[in-house]
Amino acid sequence: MAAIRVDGLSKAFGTVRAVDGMSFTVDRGELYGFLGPNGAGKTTTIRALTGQIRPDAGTISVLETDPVADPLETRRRVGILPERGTPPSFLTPREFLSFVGRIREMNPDVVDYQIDQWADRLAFENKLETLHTDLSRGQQQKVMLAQAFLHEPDVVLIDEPLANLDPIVQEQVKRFLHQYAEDNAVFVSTHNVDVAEEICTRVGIVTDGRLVAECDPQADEQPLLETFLEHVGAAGARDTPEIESLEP
Ligand SMILES: Nc1ncnc2c1ncn2[C@@H]1O[C@H](COP(=O)(O)OP(=O)(O)OP(=O)(O)O)[C@@H](O)[C@H]1O
Repeated sequence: MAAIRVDGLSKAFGTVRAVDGMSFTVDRGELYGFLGPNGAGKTTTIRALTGQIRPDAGTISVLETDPVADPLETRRRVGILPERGTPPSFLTPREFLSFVGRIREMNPDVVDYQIDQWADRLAFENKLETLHTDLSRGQQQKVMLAQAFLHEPDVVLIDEPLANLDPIVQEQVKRFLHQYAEDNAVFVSTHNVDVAEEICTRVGIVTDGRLVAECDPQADEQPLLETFLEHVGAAGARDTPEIESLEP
C-alpha cells in the first residue's frame, strides 16, 4: 500500500485551475521531489494532502486515511512543514517544541531528548531559550523543520525544505532527509532543480497544475534540468529562480 496516493486531484480558485487532474503515488523508502515553477500547483497539492483545502475532484489517501474526511487524523500522523510557516513569535523554540510534543501525545522525556537532538543537528542549541521574534528567518526555519520530525512520523510533507538555510545546514538537512526516507515516505516540494536532482529518489515534474513527467534522477542518463526544460519549457523556466540565467 502506497504511503501517499493521489488520484485525479483537481482544485480551482475562481477561474484559476491550481491543480488539474493530478495523480501520483509515493511509497515508503522514497524521497519524492515535487518539482515545478512558481504557480505550478505544488503548495495547493500539499494543502490538499494535509486536509487544509477541499478538492473539487479526485481522491487522496495518506497512510490509508483520507485527509479530506479526517484532516485531524492525517495531521496527527504526518509531519508538515508548510511554505512560509513560522513558529509563534511569543514562544521560545523549547516552549514551542514541547507544546508540539504534547499535542502529538509524546512521552515528555522523549520530547526533551528530541529537542536536544534537533537543536544539535541544526545548530540552534544556543537559541532554545530565545523568543522566536528575536530569531532570524533561517533560525525559525530550523525550528519548523524540527517540529515536522519531532514525533518521527511515517510521512513528512515539506514545502521548500532548504529555504533560508545556510549552506552548511543545507548539507546536514539533505543528508538527514535522505536517511529518514530509507524507512519512511518524504515528500518535498521545490522549484530547485539541483536540490531535486541531488537528493530525491524520484521526481515528479509539475506545471500548470498537472504532473507532466516522473523521473529517477539517480538512474536517468539525461540531466534533470534538461528533462525539466523539455516538459516545462521557457515560460516555466522564467518562473524558476535558479535557472533564470538560461533565458536569452
Ligand atoms: N487561495 C488562493 N486563491 C486564489 N488563487 C490561488 C490560491 N492559492 C493558489 N492560487 C493560485 O493557484 C495557482 C497554484 O498556486 P500554488 O501556490 O499551488 O503554486 P506553487 O507551485 O506552490 O507555487 P510557488 O512555487 O510559487 O510557491 C497559482 O496560480 C496561484 O495564484
